[in-house]
Amino acid sequence: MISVQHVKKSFGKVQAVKDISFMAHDGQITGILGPNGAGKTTTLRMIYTVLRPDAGSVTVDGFDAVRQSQEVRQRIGALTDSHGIYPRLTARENIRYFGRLHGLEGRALEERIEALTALLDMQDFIDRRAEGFSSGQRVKVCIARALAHNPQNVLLDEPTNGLDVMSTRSMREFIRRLREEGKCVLFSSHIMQEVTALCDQIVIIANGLVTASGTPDEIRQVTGKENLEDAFVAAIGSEEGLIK
Ligand SMILES: Nc1ncnc2c1ncn2[C@@H]1O[C@H](COP(=O)(O)OP(=O)(O)OP(=O)(O)O)[C@@H](O)[C@H]1O
Repeated sequence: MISVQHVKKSFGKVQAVKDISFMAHDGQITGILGPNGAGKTTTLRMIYTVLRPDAGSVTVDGFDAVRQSQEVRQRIGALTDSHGIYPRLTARENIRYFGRLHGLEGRALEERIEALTALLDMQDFIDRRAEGFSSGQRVKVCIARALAHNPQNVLLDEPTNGLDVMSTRSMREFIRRLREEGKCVLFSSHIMQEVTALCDQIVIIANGLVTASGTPDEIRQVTGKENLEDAFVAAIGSEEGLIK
């Protein structure tokens, strides 16, 4: 479970996050929707302990992201970008390397890699060198790497960015499977359809502030719009930066 309470973060004069609060629960998919520059990535980075909030607090399974960052990192798997895969290693070796960094080894690690290979449908390329992988294959390796330690909380920053239709579908399927496993899944997006299709809870942010949050029904009610995409546009106050 992730709790974000009144966090703020500035970079010089830019107030990236002005005041953001929300909860993301286990067994649910929570989506942060907002246009470019809304503060989504900055918020996720504070949860992942890469950035320290200027004010407010973040807790993950009850651990404080600033004072207990080690515990928090153990409980989170984060997909932030698809860079840094070692091209000379196979997909399996890349994942194994990260698993070892998290203290896994031997049979437990190999079984975990097998499970992730099945979960992410990577059988075809798990033993191929990563050099020349398609963007979808790279994203899968990065996710497997982030989840090697089987974290309870999963953060995905714009996970379908750059993926083709097939890969996008399998990514969505994968996110649903995480929910079935009882994980707390938090992902950011500026694609309205993606959020509509996947989320149990939606947090809409614009200009560093939460403008609406709740279940799809609650968001419809608060904004007075029947159609969820119209409700998003109403909550943000503009269509700019969103994708249908
Ligand atoms: N390290 C940084 N230094 C300076 N400004 C930053 C930094 N990180 C983010 N910002 C600024 O903070 C604001 C929020 O950025 P953030 O990346 O959180 O937005 P976002 O909602 O994730 O957008 P996108 O959808 O484009 O990724 C932007 O104006 C951005 O330029």
